[in-house]
Amino acid sequence: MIEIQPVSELAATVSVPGSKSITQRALIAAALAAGRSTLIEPLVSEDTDYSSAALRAMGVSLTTEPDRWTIDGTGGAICAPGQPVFLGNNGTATRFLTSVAALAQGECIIDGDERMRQRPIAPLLEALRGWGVAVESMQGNGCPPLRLQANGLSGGRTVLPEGRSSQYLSSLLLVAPFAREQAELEVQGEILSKPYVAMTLSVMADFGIAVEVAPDFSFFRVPQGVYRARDYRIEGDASNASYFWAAAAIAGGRVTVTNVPVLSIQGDIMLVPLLGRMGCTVTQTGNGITLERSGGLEGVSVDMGNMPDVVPTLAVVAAFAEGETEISNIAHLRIKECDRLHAVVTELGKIGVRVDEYPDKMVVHGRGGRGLRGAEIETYNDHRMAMSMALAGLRVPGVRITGETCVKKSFPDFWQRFALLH
Ligand SMILES: O=C(O)C1=C[C@@H](OP(=O)(O)O)[C@@H](O)[C@H](O)C1
Ligand SMILES: C=C(OP(=O)(O)O)C(=O)O
Repeated sequence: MIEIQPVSELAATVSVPGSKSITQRALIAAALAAGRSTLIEPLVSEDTDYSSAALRAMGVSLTTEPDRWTIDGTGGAICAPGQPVFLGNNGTATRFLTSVAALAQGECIIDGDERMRQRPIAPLLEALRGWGVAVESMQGNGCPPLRLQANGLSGGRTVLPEGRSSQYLSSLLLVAPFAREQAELEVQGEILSKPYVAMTLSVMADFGIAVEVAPDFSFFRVPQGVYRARDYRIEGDASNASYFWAAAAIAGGRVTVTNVPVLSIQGDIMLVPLLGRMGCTVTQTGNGITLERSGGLEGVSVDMGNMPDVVPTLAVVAAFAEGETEISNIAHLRIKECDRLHAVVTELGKIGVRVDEYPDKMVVHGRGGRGLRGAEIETYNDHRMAMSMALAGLRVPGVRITGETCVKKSFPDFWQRFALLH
């Protein structure tokens, strides 16, 4: 357990580790490319360790130095792993590597931890079947573990049924160039977390595959081909930078994050203007993006369907604003590392914040941070619960974070960097 010490008038400059989402996409593109790629400043964490180990088990050669990974691409010739591939609670890798495994020949089992075994994947399996892949949920509940009798992708047209994760769509796109016939993908229903799909297309283009796409993302045509190996620099993680910008919003003063570009391909960068709307000042200099707060904060009403991972960050900031903050279109938070919508409502409640919970939204009743109290916070083995709830402790004495090692999923040295704020 960690007790957070209050602080005020911050004046800090920090950097954050590489983007989890970009690292995992670039790793797959490099693994499927022809030739040698180097990833510069990738994220080194539990999730990317799972991804790397799984790709090695599928025949990819990967050597790691702290700030640089070298990958000898397979050109799409993926081997069936001899043993079940275990991916912990890494949703991104579980969804993406299921499709990568489909490129092999033979049986593959994909599995995860207890929580991952509750996180759905059925829409992806159905779309893969449309490309001729024999794959089943072994418990018949539409979740891992999965068994594939892999034999490559036939290609042609398939349909992705409506689901609550954009990762299904990104997964299909990443492997589509390797189909035996040009692949087309029709997408049903509303696409949540859309910027992650745009990020997938961006990384694919960077590795030489340009996808034809309908403006509303309802249809994709993917050219056949092999990714082009290259050196690739990974941006700092915008979701993990959110805790440092939010720290300035909550404690006052200013915080600069040096390594997330303004023109980031990560949708979570949009949290910065949102904090601006609540009353912070945003400046961009050669040294990074600075967020500063000197006056009060005001509640906002916002659809966060496109930036689910920074909902807990914003909800904690909202507790220190005056008035209501309504965060809508977030039903997909219920299938993350924990039921994150319910978890945020429950844990903010423990420190005295009233939050109303609805099936797909929450309303935080901010009182400028007045009347809040310290409490022992449960984190449900969810890194984002730990990092966001710690922010409350910057203003409220006695906030204690239990299970704090869960940050290793995406940000192993979070607590050391967080301590730099003091
Ligand atoms: O594609 C990605 O890298 C991710 C997509 C998002 O998930 P959903 O599409 O399931 O919302 C996000 O929550 C996750 O942390 C990373
Ligand atoms: C939802 C997340 O990750 P994943 O889906 O990859 O487990 C996250 O990092 O917040």
